[in-house]
Amino acid sequence: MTLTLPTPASPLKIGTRGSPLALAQAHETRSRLASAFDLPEEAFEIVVIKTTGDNRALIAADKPLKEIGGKGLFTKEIEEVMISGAIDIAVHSMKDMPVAQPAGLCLDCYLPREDVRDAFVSLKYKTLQDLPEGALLGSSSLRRRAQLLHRFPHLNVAEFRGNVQTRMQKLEDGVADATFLAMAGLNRLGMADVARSAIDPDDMLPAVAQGAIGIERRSDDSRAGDMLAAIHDGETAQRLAAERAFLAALDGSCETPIAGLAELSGGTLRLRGEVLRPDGSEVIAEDRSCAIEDGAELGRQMAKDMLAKAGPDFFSWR
Ligand SMILES: NCc1[nH]cc(CCC(=O)O)c1CC(=O)O
Repeated sequence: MTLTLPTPASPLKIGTRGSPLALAQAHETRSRLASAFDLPEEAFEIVVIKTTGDNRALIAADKPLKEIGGKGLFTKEIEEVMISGAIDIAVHSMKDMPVAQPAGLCLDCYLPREDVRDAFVSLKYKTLQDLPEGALLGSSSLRRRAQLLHRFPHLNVAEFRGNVQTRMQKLEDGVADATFLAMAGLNRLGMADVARSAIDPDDMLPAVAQGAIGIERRSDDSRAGDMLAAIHDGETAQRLAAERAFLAALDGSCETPIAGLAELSGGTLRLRGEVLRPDGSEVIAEDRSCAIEDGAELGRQMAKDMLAKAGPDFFSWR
């Protein structure tokens, strides 16, 4: 079998959103592909796709994301462009990806995972533990809000979105005393210094798939499949198999505060998961381990047991 490699005259088209983080992720994908096949960067074209999700998020900057479309908002249109053939692969933050892909597309390539932790960002305080009673936290993430309210019922939380610069400006303007971002995004943007500290997963369990980049393609595109296989990271895939099976079995959407993290050590996979009420009044948490290859089954079973433990009333906010 021979692989027809892309050339500068007929480049492989990499689709991405236009945000600084999305662009950084697309560039990382391009340089990994170029070095894996010893090709010039020009053999890969980065195609920026402006989604209505981006427009709506910009217009309704102070609204929770779920009100303007929720998970899948940013990925659906990119997927349509890929099905049409105008791009060959699409680079995604796995945290924002729905658990199932549309017919005709597949997701079987993950880049090595970045730091999974959340970043504590503040001009006034160094760590989460330093926050005084009554501090005002800015976050639009249902998960982070619920986790914070659960741990610190005396804190106040306000909606808070925008890019890193916007958020830093809001902190300077005193809109909030602290905010939270993913360490992975800051690291990939070369802005790690924005984080005053990284929050241990014991104190704030990250979102499912946080820090992971996935690359989607058309299922019947074997050239893209062969190319992506060369940059695929198996350990990230094993961790995400467990986390995403857990999320899928919880029927997780961005309207349900859910956290989940799988870690590998030796031949063992440890999966921690959390489901919260949005107001932080209740949390159900589990911490289990299994053989690595059984991670997806563990995720499904753990979700089932947590749903049973929660009972129907727990989810009545939906
Ligand atoms: N929901 C937005 C989003 N999707 C992925 C990241 C960061 C990078 C990652 O987790 O891979 C972010 C921003 C954030 O939470 O700070």
